[in-house]
Amino acid sequence: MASAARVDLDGKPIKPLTICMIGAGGFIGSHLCEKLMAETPHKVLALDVYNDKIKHLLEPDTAEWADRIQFHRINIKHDSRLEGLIKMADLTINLAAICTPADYNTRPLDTIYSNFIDALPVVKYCSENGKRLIHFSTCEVYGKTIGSFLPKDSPLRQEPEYYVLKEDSSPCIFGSIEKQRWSYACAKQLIERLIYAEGAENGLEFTIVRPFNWIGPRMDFIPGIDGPSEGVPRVLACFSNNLLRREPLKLVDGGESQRTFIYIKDAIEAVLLMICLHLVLLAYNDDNSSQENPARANGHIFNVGNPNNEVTVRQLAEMMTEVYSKVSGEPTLDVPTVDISSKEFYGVGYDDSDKRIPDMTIINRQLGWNPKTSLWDLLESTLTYQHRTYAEAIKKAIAKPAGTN
Ligand SMILES: NC(=O)c1ccc[n+]([C@@H]2O[C@H](COP(=O)([O-])OP(=O)(O)OC[C@H]3O[C@@H](n4cnc5c(N)ncnc54)[C@H](O)[C@@H]3O)[C@@H](O)[C@H]2O)c1
Ligand SMILES: O=C(O)[C@H]1O[C@H](OP(=O)(O)OP(=O)(O)OC[C@H]2O[C@@H](n3ccc(=O)[nH]c3=O)[C@H](O)[C@@H]2O)[C@H](O)[C@@H](O)[C@@H]1O
Repeated sequence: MASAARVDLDGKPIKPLTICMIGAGGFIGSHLCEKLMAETPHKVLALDVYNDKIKHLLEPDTAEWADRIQFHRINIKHDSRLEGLIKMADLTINLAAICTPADYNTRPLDTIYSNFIDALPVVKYCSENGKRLIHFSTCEVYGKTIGSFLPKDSPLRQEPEYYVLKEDSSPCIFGSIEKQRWSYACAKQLIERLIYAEGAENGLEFTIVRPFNWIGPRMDFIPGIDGPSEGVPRVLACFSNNLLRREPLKLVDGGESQRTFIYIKDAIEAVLLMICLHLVLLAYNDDNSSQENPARANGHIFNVGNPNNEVTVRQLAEMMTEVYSKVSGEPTLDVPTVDISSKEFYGVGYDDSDKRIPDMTIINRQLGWNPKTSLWDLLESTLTYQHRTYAEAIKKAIAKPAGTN
């Protein structure tokens, strides 16, 4: 990969931005910080309650970027330093949220507060201080597809207009209030509407990102190793945990739901384009036709996903089983998967998105971005990481008699 040229199209140095990144210690934040440090001149004020996933960037303080990243241990629910940090920055990126399905119906209040109430001051401070905001929403705001309401054998289900999700025209279809799964999507939708309204009425410069199942190293945690034993992370970490422990992978309600998975590193390229289109074009192309232009991202909502990587959850389980066997050298189990009801796995109130195919027209037109990595390739590099990082720790944990530390 070419290293980034830190000059603009006229050969002048690019003005380094100061970025206030809230939730920088999470999965996406850690990859975005890594990319910004390695390939741009920008500075990051990294805000989070945890920093384990970015420790490698903060230490040692002799690292080449040591003066460009600063960690602030802040809970944005109650910390008066937030406004000052947003004021110090040119751009705020808000990633902070509770975003794990196991939490949506077991901790619906925390979920709604985290995704709506706690984001309100961030939007307000950006708007009042004339600062640009990139806010992370979710593909879950689309909810269920229109096609899912058609009879199972309806030929219309095959028509893209009944399932492809478009930022500017698809409706947002959630289940009933008892299906608390949708509390997350609903809170995210309302904060999107508020940001959009701040743009329309008060001139807030914003970009909204709707990630479609970004996966890769450092996503969530492995229960009992670097997270709670009873915790339920997102599907990549659930299945990785099962594979590492040589247990069957659990298919919720038969694993019929469909998802499109994108490699985190592809998705981070898209975010970098939103931050500063110019820099990335210089790094990757010889094409000098495009101009530096955060304006190409301003006022837009972007789907960021890989429509070519669609599988059912059952197919994902089968592929992960095969890939893990290849990278670990261990044979697959005779019975690699087991079905489980959503009630047993997540509790009452669970519901699911049936299918998530992102329409790519807007991001293509505005940023010229496309995902690159196939599902097999991204699983191979991610499961190699999981095996290298966790296999020994799991062996030790399994070898210990129960109740010992
Ligand atoms: N990973 C995906 O594919 C995906 C998909 C859709 C949406 N998103 C959205 O992207 C964002 C980041 O997702 P992620 O996968 O990196 O999740 P993550 O849980 O790994 O990261 C979120 C980070 O925010 C921090 N945080 C939460 N509340 C905070 C608070 N009150 N104060 C300070 N820090 C706080 C957490 O400690 C965590 O480090 C979220 O808004 C999520 O809804 C992610
Ligand atoms: O990543 C995203 O784009 C969004 O989707 C996720 O929602 P979901 O895809 O349902 O979450 P996963 O936990 O990754 O589950 C995917 C599918 O696998 C199933 N699953 C999960 C875990 C498991 O062990 N077995 C299993 O069959 C779930 O029921 C679901 O159908 C989360 O809501 C968010 O992080 C995010 O907004």
